[in-house]
Amino acid sequence: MKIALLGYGRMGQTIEQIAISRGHDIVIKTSSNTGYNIKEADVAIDFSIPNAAFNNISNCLNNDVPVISGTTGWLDKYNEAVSLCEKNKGAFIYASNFSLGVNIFFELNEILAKMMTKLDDYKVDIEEIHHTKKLDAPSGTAITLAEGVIKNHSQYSNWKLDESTENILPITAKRIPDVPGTHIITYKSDIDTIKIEHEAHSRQGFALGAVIAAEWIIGKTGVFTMKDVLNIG
Ligand SMILES: NC(=O)C1=CN([C@@H]2O[C@H](COP(=O)(O)OP(=O)(O)OC[C@H]3O[C@@H](n4cnc5c(N)ncnc54)[C@H](O)[C@@H]3O)[C@@H](O)[C@H]2O)C=CC1
Ligand SMILES: O=C(O)C1=N[C@H](C(=O)O)C[C@H](O)C1
Repeated sequence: MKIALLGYGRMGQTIEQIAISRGHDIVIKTSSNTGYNIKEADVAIDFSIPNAAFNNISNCLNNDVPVISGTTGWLDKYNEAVSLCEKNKGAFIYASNFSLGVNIFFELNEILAKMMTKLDDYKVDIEEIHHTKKLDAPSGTAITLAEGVIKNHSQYSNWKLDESTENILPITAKRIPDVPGTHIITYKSDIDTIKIEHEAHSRQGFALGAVIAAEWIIGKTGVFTMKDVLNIG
């Protein structure tokens, strides 16, 4: 498979190693939105920056190249990307987190929220910890987790960063050098605390998931999620 890497930073470089080890060719690797012909690739993988992701995705969809995006912090334009994909009969996957472990954790989070929904004594909060180079806060993964709680728990209707009121689920974001990504969901009452936690040990899991998604999407048409790729939940 001929892969275009749109964004050649920490993730782009990790994806390159894994893609090559699985027998793929990297035909484009770029940290810019110009100077390449996307049509040379069978599939594109975008791990860039919040301001660039939508343009990168649109360029792929306008040129019939299936696209996987893991960039976070651009989701105000997600629905526009979905419409463009549908209009062009293209193929597109966005995931806030491509690792198998986090996708299992997403499912656990929803099951736990369902179990806790009637238990008013417990208050929920989400904490995410990432390296100091991260541009966005809260993390895309923390937002997906918050949406998973809100969907399944009657007390919460929205989430906010560093703010907690009656129906608002608080997220806190910490930045510590070299942390690849940790997410903790806590249910706390006066009597006890229940916590579930996912800690990434490196970027390998994110990168492997993105390459698996790129392999999976070839020949398909539509807007998909990692749930479709991994067939879990
Ligand atoms: N969904 C997931 O599983 C994961 C998502 N991420 C997200 O992926 C993104 C990238 O993360 P990192 O690689 O750690 O960041 P990074 O900062 O190391 O790499 C981003 C690269 O994009 C480049 N870039 C800037 N403008 C561009 C453009 N117009 N087109 C293409 N590239 C451009 C930058 O120069 C930089 O080299 C972030 O949004 C991060 O939150 C990170 C890890 C896992
Ligand atoms: O920027 C990162 O590094 C990560 N970003 C993603 C996010 O915002 O959730 C996924 C992962 O936690 C690493």
